[in-house]
Amino acid sequence: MSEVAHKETHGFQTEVKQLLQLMIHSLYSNKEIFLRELISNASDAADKLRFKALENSALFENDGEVRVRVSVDKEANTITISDNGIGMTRDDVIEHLGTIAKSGTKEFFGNLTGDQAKDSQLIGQFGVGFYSSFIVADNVTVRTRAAGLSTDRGVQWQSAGEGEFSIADIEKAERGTDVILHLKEEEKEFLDEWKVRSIITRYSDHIGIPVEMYKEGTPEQEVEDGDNIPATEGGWEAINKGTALWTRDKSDISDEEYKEFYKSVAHDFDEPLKWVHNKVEGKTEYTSLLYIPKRAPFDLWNRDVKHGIKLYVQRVFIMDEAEKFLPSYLRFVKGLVDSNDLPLNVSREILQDNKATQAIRNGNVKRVLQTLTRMADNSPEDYAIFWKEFGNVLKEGPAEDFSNKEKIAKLYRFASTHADTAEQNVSLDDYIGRMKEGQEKIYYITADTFSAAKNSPHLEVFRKKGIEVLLMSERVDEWMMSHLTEYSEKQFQHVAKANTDLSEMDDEETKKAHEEAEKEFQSFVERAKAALGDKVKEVKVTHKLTDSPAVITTDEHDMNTQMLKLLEAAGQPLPETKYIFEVNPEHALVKRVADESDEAAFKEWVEVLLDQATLAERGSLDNPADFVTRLNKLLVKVS
Ligand SMILES: Nc1ncnc2c1ncn2[C@@H]1O[C@H](COP(=O)(O)OP(=O)(O)OP(=O)(O)O)[C@@H](O)[C@H]1O
Repeated sequence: MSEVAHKETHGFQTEVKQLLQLMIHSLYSNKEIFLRELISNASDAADKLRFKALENSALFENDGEVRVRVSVDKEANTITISDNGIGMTRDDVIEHLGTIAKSGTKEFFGNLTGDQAKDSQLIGQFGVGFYSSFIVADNVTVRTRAAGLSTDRGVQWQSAGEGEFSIADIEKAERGTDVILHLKEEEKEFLDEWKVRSIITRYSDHIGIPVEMYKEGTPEQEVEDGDNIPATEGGWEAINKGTALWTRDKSDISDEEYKEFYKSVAHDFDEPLKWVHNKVEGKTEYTSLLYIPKRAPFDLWNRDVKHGIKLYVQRVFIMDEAEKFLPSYLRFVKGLVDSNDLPLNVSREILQDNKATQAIRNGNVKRVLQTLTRMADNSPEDYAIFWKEFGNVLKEGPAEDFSNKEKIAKLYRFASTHADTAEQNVSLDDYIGRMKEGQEKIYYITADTFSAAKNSPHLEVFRKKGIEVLLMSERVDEWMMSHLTEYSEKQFQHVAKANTDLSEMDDEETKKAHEEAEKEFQSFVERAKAALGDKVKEVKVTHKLTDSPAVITTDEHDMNTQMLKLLEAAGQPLPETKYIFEVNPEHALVKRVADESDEAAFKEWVEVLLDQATLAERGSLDNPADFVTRLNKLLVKVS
């Protein structure tokens, strides 16, 4: 061991300890991924060095050939992954190899149940990176020196992965990072060069820099006819192609290679659902390689986290999470863009109002939407997986990307009264295909839960007439629908709006019967208005109900209940909204109340009917105790 100085011991951040625990248990059957993770970190470090060297070529320290080397030492029982990339300073090491910098990590670990089988599902949502070393190692040493610093500014980090790590200053001649894994007794298979070589070939063929292993020299060999095979010298030999995958021709890239590349770009364990690789020529020249993952990362909904793709300019890595190349409603997409038209010194600010950025972004959106549409048409099973994971993100689309509204809505899937199950598999095109003769609108309902939507009294007339209604119960639905007024030239109509009127579909006889009932109930309506005063906006007779005595609805231009609830939950000031009270003249209870001649008793009954309808609509009352007292009083009377 070399001289160390200024040695300190630090404790890992709690989340690192939790991650280590979780990882060692859940990734055991997938343990060789540590090689992929460490090689992709090394390749990222080389990318970062090249980028920084654009401004300061001295960082190359007269050696611009970046590479990763992997070696095993059978005696010492170690495998070493060594790069000559950007390296780390002492502060970098403490920050990156002692904590997890991702925001939302605490909440993520807060979700662990302690049940190993369940928790191990969660690890897939969380790229494990460097810490995956501890799946196979009982001791890890990192020796690193940041490019451009003097050789005595090296740093050594060491840990057994059990709660703490030590850090010390060392002398390191070469810039870059060596990660030395001391293998656990049962992991000695990783000392076998052939095994390591075959894993690396699989994991890193697409990596843009050489990944090398040492090849021993051979002595001269005698052959019978005297034509001897000359001796070879030992040396480092690249075992991958070393060309960045996206620069290669599509026809030369196998599905396996695309998948492996995805895993190292996205730090995901799973394969992607689909990908789309394009070289665009013409006005704006760029290559994009975009992937649709199978699983949402844990921080998909975290607003503080930048979600984006990698940006390369002329094959030089420029930045991670470049968010300007895709709109936020497609933030689940992973991958990269390599542009020939952006300057190498491009910054996030320059990207903001850049024509090339805009053209690339539009192209990316087009391609992702096309890919999803094809997936929906050709691989419905994959699409169902996609929809379950990312459907709610896509629902932000109409608000963010007005011009693609129709294409985005085509991708939506809902539950509906057609199957009456919670499964979201009805497309708007399916719905339109089943519309009844004379039906002009697409009907939907929004509610807190699927069962509240499915059992809403507003659906009674639709069920009676056999008209399908989309059942929406995701939080984002109400907001999405406020930006989606029509699809395929058909208007959307919320069934809880007072203007939902299916009377045009009634035959003459029914229309006449309804008119008569309305006349007959005219005095009920007047009395109820007087009894309820300004508690309601209006009282009217409805023919929309079969089983319920009454419902409350809102005016076409007023906010409906779900929107009001959303605002309330967000702590926003609520506009004053009064409901329209609609009563069912066919219902026995309503008929009974209509016959009540005592005005005071009539008022009690009407108030109970209104509270019941409010309860069915909102799930709560402003004054529930009042309702209960009133109801009990009436029950005593009738019993
Ligand atoms: N070989 C290396 N050279 C330089 N820096 C490195 C190296 N390996 C890791 N790092 C630094 O440590 C950080 C943490 O690495 P780690 O692998 O845990 O996470 P990550 O690569 O950022 O993300 P992910 O968790 O998605 O893998 C990196 O972001 C990088 O800054």
